[in-house]
Amino acid sequence: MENGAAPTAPAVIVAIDGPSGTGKSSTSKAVAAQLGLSYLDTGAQYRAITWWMVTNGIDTDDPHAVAAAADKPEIVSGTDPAGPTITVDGVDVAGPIRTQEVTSKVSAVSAVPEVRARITELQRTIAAAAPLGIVVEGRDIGTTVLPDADLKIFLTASAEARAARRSGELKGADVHATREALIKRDAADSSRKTSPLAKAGDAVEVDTTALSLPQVIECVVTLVEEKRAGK
Ligand SMILES: Nc1ncnc2c1ncn2[C@@H]1O[C@H](COP(=O)(O)OP(=O)(O)OP(=O)(O)O)[C@@H](O)[C@H]1O
Ligand SMILES: Nc1ccn([C@H]2C[C@H](O)[C@@H](COP(=O)(O)O)O2)c(=O)n1
Repeated sequence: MENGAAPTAPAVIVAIDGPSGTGKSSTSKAVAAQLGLSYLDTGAQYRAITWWMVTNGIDTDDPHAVAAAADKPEIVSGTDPAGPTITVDGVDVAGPIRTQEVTSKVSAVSAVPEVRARITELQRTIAAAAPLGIVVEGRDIGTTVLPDADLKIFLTASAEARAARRSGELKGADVHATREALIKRDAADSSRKTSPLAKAGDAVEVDTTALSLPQVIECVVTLVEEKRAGK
């Protein structure tokens, strides 16, 4: 380099999609931290808008009511993988968006086209502003939000493995009930008309059923490094 500065790698955009409990958040956060990239949890954004609808008395089973309110809340995502944040109208909602009530209503809210248009625009703005690049995780990142991502990963795992992981998180949760709830949410997310959960044609599928979390992280880091090296 003429000025003696070290060459900087161009920003890299990584899209990680897959059904619930496949390890998207854990993997994306760790990969972003390891590679010095930003991190965006798009599920948290859909949960945040759902939380706002519930808190403001909007009937989440009425798509017209949800559509009419879709542009009202201001959702802000912090993208540091060491401490991602999410606020709605300035209120920290990181805890409230994980309640059972929000989880049971988020698929209906996120199926409304006006909600998807609003949140997709927000996601693209955040990704474009990430100085060194970003790992964005969700359901439709590789297919719709960032179809030109440098690398697309689609994580999968058996319903049994996913339910066991989730039940481990929710102390005392019934594995069978957790499995049924995961399957129901995946079916709703996969069958909606607008931007369903789907694997992009050019995504690399990684089945995490028999892999530990560190093994999945290593696999994805390697894929990003290979992509950067032009392999
Ligand atoms: N390969 C793995 N082996 C064992 N446990 C894992 C693995 N990957 C993730 N986990 C654990 O499974 C749980 C769910 O992981 P995570 O939240 O990352 O999944 P997710 O795909 O983001 O789920 P959701 O879409 O529902 O938010 C966490 O407790 C996480 O530590
Ligand atoms: N890109 C995305 C991300 C998430 N959603 C919806 C569907 C999920 O059931 C819900 C919660 O996501 P999670 O926190 O479990 O990752 O949000 C979506 O439609 N598109």
